[in-house]
Amino acid sequence: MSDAQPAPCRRLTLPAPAKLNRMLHITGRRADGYHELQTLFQFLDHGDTLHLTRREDGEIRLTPEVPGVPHDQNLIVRAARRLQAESGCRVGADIRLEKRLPMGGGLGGGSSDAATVLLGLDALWGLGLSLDRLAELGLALGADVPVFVRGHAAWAEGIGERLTPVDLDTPWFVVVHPGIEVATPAVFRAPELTRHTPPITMARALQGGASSWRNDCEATVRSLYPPVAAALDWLARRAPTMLTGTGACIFASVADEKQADRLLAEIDGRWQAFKAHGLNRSPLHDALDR
Ligand SMILES: C[C@](O)(CO)[C@H](O)COP(=O)(O)OP(=O)(O)OC[C@H]1O[C@@H](n2ccc(N)nc2=O)[C@H](O)[C@@H]1O
Ligand SMILES: Nc1ncnc2c1ncn2[C@@H]1O[C@H](COP(=O)(O)OP(=O)(O)OP(=O)(O)O)[C@@H](O)[C@H]1O
Repeated sequence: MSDAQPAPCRRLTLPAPAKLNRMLHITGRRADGYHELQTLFQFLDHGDTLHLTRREDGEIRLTPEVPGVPHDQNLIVRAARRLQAESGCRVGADIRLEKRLPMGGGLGGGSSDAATVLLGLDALWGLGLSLDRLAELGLALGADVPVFVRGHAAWAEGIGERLTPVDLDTPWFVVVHPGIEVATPAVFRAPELTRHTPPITMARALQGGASSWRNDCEATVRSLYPPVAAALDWLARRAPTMLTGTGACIFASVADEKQADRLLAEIDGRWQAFKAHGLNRSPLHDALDR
């Protein structure tokens, strides 16, 4: 540890923000079946919260359990154990999760939780690993983890791991959950999925701006999941609307917070929905001053 390293602390409460895919193109398929993407990631000021407390006995304990995800398979526990293995650290942690993000929602909840654990435990255990090293560890847990580790809105290529930081417009959004869980593998398996959009440059994607952005998964998700199609149609009549990731969540960009409130009032419980502000810097990095 260098002299500049802050003293390890005992307890940390940290955000795990959601992400949106402001656009998403599928440009090919690798030999291992994974799809090559071009996407713009941006964070939201809405997400899960993690409470981390040091344990001197080396155990990793997550509460409460996430329904349908066995304790040891949770990305939170896997991230913590990977960090222990990588650093040789013998300290453990109690991790309490306040889950707000829907699972299978396209908001990257599990990936963001994992990134918060990597950065949070690095601080709690006083390890001082670089963001490069933590992003590399994160990539082994999921393709969306590195952008949450790096903490800046980004143009992403490959399966989402080749990242270039960008500053995007930061509107208010209304995010709607159409009430069903989308299985990401089912979307990527669909024969009719658009898989060969010609690659574009980052400069061209940014020049085109939000009005030119689309998500190549949308047509397939619409046909496999009619409730998503219904929510997209309803919301698009009121504001420019897109799918994030492979769904199920969709998001409308609105002019300001007042318009977000008006739209939420109109949704009036028809679906679960929330308003959030787009962020180019992750609130996790603000909290940790990284
Ligand atoms: C589409 C995005 O939401 C964009 O941000 C993410 O890349 C999806 O990431 P994710 O939900 O973490 O998905 P993973 O759990 O990594 O992948 C689930 C499955 O989807 C397929 N998959 C996923 C990502 C990708 N680039 N190509 C794929 O073909 C693979 O069959 C994989 O087994
Ligand atoms: N801490 C976690 N929170 C949520 N899901 C988790 C977690 N750990 C493991 N998982 C598993 O990961 C799957 C995907 O969850 P996640 O919330 O990241 O989906 P998503 O929002 O669709 O992500 P993406 O945008 O990356 O597709 C879940 O269905 C669950 O089985």
